[in-house]
Amino acid sequence: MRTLGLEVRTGLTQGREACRESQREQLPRRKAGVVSTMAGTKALLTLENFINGKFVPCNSYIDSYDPSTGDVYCRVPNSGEEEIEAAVEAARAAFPGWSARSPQERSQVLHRLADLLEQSLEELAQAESRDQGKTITLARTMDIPRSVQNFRFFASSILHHTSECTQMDHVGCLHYTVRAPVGIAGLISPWNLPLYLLTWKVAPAIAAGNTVIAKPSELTSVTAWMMCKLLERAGVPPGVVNIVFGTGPRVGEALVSHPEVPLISFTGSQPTAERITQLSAPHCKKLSLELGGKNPAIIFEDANLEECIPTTVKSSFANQGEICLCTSRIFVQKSIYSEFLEKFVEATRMWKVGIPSDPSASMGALISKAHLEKVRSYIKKARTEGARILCGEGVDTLSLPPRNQAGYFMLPTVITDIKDDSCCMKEEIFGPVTCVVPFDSEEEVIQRANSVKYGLAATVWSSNVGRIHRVAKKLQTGLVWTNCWLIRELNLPFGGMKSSGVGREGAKDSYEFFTEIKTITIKH
Ligand SMILES: NC(=O)C1=CN([C@@H]2O[C@H](COP(=O)(O)OP(=O)(O)OC[C@H]3O[C@@H](n4cnc5c(N)ncnc54)[C@H](O)[C@@H]3O)[C@@H](O)[C@H]2O)C=CC1
Ligand SMILES: N/C(=C\C=C\C(=O)O)C(=O)O
Repeated sequence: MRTLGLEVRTGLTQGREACRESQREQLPRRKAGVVSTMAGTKALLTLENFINGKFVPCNSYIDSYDPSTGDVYCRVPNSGEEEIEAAVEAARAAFPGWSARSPQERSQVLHRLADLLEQSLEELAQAESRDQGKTITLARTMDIPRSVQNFRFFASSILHHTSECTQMDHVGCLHYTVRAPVGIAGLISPWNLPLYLLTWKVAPAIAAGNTVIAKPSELTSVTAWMMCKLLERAGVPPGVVNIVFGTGPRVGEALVSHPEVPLISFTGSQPTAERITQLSAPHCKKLSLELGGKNPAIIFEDANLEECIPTTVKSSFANQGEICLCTSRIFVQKSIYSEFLEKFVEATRMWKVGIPSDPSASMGALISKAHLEKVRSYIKKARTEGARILCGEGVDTLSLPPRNQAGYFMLPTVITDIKDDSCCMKEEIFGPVTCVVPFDSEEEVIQRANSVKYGLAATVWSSNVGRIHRVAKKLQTGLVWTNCWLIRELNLPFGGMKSSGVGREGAKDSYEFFTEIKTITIKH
């Protein structure tokens, strides 16, 4: 069976490999990923950019860490303007051929890529877990299946778009619209759901006939690089998908500022989105910005707590709380507040933190040391403000194997007795931390839920259908899940209001974003 060649060795094998590597470390690297460099006695996986259908080495590299151990295990190209120039040239040359293909032909290529990713599901899941810190179980059941689904979904939806036509018989005119791909799409994705969010952008962009330059997060580049190994076999022509690795300020900005890249789709933080907006403004680029959240869960006294509690534990702590849709403010109606709190804390304590390969773990390691420190700093701040930490960080003890003691783990943490204007209730923490507070009335909770700058997602728990509709309509969020969380219908618009973003993604929305529309009038 073919593998994607993710050759990071451990134990004895690694020692032998390191020894071999030491004998040839002066030789130039030739084969992406397989040839490694020295760091102490460890052999490192070394990635290369993928430009014009070929793996291309870079002049300098960034260390990438295994979040579960804190060890450097991979080197990521530290690309810049030069690599973006080469990628633009390749994407420009590939555009006429790719955009001229029929939607059916492009659809077949996307289906083949989906099949190939699916055949490598286990290998990709292991790699995603190692690179990101999430459990292998989550990568196996969510990240990689959804990446496959992204290609299948857009392979199908691209076949079903129609355009508009209107008549003006009194002046003898017929009007209609046509759509065309925009050109070279710049795609910038984050580290929390690496392949999942990268493919959510690549699939609709190429389905619509664009060529792309993607820049994954420098913290989690491995599965994007593995996907590149499948592109040729899937029938993606050289230059249609180019992946350039490196940091935001260096290669990300070079991509955003390039005058021949008319469109940027970005998922990540609000400050970065601000910078991207500034850099794009002189070129009037099309922008889709999918940003953070401070998502409320509103739990009314008639909620079914048996369903609400496990789902709210999951919505708070899934993927270490590192999903923009995670719940971080839980408003509970006063009459059930104590009961909820007690049961919620009990259920949170069952949300096991473990090494990513542990099948019984619900949560793995956070993405980086810096991020772990940032998340912890919020808890410290809450404590100094007089809030109570009911479980997790600083309250319970985390037990880890010796090899993982330097990993970026922390326990899921529940905070209460906290004011709405505390930074823990206002800012995106993006970690396994959630705040629980009581409320009295429907109007009050809507006002408090809406009182933050973000507007991405909310959950509402009640058995009163009328109330659910009323509250859902008044919440200032792009998504509202009632009596559930993160059930995705990929056809429908996905995205946020206020500081949570600009634009929507989904079947029709992504198609509209990745194409330009033109109105044509025929006088007959
Ligand atoms: N979808 C979401 O809501 C996400 C939110 N975040 C939030 O952002 C915080 C910081 O995480 P970061 O990784 O620093 O997010 P970020 O927004 O800086 O990174 C996201 C992507 O943007 C790129 N990038 C960074 N600076 C750039 C620039 N100047 N120009 C072009 N591209 C640039 C990064 O390399 C990465 O590929 C997290 O703590 C979390 O609060 C992070 C990831 C996803
Ligand atoms: N954009 C994010 C999640 C998207 C989930 C989905 O499309 O289902 C994020 O966490 O950044």
